[in-house]
Amino acid sequence: MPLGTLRLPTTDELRKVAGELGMTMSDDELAQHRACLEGGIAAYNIVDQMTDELPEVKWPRTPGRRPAGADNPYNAWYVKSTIEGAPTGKLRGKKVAVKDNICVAGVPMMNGASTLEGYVPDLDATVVTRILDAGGTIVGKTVCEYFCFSGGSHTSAPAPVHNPHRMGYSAGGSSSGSGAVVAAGEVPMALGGDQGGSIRMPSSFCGIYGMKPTHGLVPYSGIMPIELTLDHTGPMTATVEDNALLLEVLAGPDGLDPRQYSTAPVPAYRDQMGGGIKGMRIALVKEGFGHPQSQEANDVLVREAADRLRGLGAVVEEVSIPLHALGAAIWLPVAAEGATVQMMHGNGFGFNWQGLYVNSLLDAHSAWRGRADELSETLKNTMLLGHYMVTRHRGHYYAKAQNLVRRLRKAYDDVLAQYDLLAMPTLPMAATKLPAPGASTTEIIQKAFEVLPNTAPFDCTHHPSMSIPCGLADGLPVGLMLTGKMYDEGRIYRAAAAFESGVDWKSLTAS
Ligand SMILES: NC(=O)c1ccccc1
Repeated sequence: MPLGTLRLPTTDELRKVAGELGMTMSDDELAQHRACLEGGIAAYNIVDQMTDELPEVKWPRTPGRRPAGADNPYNAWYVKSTIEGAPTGKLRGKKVAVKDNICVAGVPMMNGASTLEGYVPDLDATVVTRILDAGGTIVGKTVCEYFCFSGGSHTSAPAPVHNPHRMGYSAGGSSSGSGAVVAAGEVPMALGGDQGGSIRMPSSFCGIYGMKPTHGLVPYSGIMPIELTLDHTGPMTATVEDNALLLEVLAGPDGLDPRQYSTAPVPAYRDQMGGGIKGMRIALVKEGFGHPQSQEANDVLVREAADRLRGLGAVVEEVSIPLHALGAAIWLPVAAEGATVQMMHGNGFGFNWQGLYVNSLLDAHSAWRGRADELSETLKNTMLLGHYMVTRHRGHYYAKAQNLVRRLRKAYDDVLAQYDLLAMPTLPMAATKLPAPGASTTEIIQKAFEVLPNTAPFDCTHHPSMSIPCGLADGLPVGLMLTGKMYDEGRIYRAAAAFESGVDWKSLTAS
């Protein structure tokens, strides 16, 4: 038998485990079961003694430093650290910021959460390796919301992130720091993550380009998950061209991620960008406008953006998709129960799939169990709902919502059979004030969730969806969201590039 640190549980320990499983056992039964576990524990010790099977860290780096004061005016950086990639490649000369839910080996990561503080990853996410292999320079980790669970920028443990367009206002979330550092002109490109809108929401509030790619197009390996069927990562950039360029580098299977079910070659998105949009058919989705929380100026600017697309030669028609109005409701059971079971009770990685499990992260993340009072109000509220529904209703509503996703997907696909793209506002509003210190639990939760009715449905249905800045409402950016057919990012870029080059979006104003 190999040496190992795992020992056979004591009879008392086993009796407790049996009790937790609702099994009553006599002493004799228990003793026999205990003896029969000797082989099993030996197998566990074999596994325990083997070195883990992890991707190699290819490029040298140092841990970096926490910037302060004038070096971090928006609280957007968690760590600044310079990691040089290959001497040549598509990203040579490009500085890239990485959201702090993405593992960069040797550089501290806390994913916005006090309970994870002190963690240092031992591997690079696939997207990090791809950026470095392509010659990019990673310049740091950006602050994100507490375990990425908010659409605002007020729940991160380090500090709330400010909007570079106006101090004291939300940068959007959960990829808030990525939005802010790109908008401030500190980097041309950044990585974000999106389970309910967390790439597109900060892109909209900050006035930058943010693409949530088709689910699985970009490998999520080495990134802290929330829920397998909602997890996305993708590019947030100052220009459409850089967005397409970064996606070219990021996309494609890595053999480590069960979210990736297409092995199709990755197109050269930049080659699909040109050519304009004459004759392109765009459906303006009626239900994306006029939410109870919608601001008039926000919706006006997006309708004017649709007129501009028409002016550029597209056929833009208003279309009703009644199910879109229910999309966020269908998203909620998947997000609440899925996040509670996978991200929290499942130690981030859950079970029942093959691929890369980041054990160091799994171990460090377990600290939340003894410290649940430190979790953000938004995550607490989500877990109260998720745990209640899983334990009192058998996960029935998670299951039903996953079935209803197919109906929702078909509703969009039916329109996408007649049109090239869907268009609507990314968010119901421009950036709002950050909650004041000591704000009520109610306000904190409301600000985190009021933003997502248009973005979250496409995290469920997996369509590619991008926020494009289309004007300033009272001086704050507003985003137009374009959504395409599965793996049709190229067409979104073509429309975005036409819109971008047609006019300086900052000259389009409303109040
Ligand atoms: N990570 C997300 O996209 C998210 C956004 C808003 C609320 C919860 C999660």
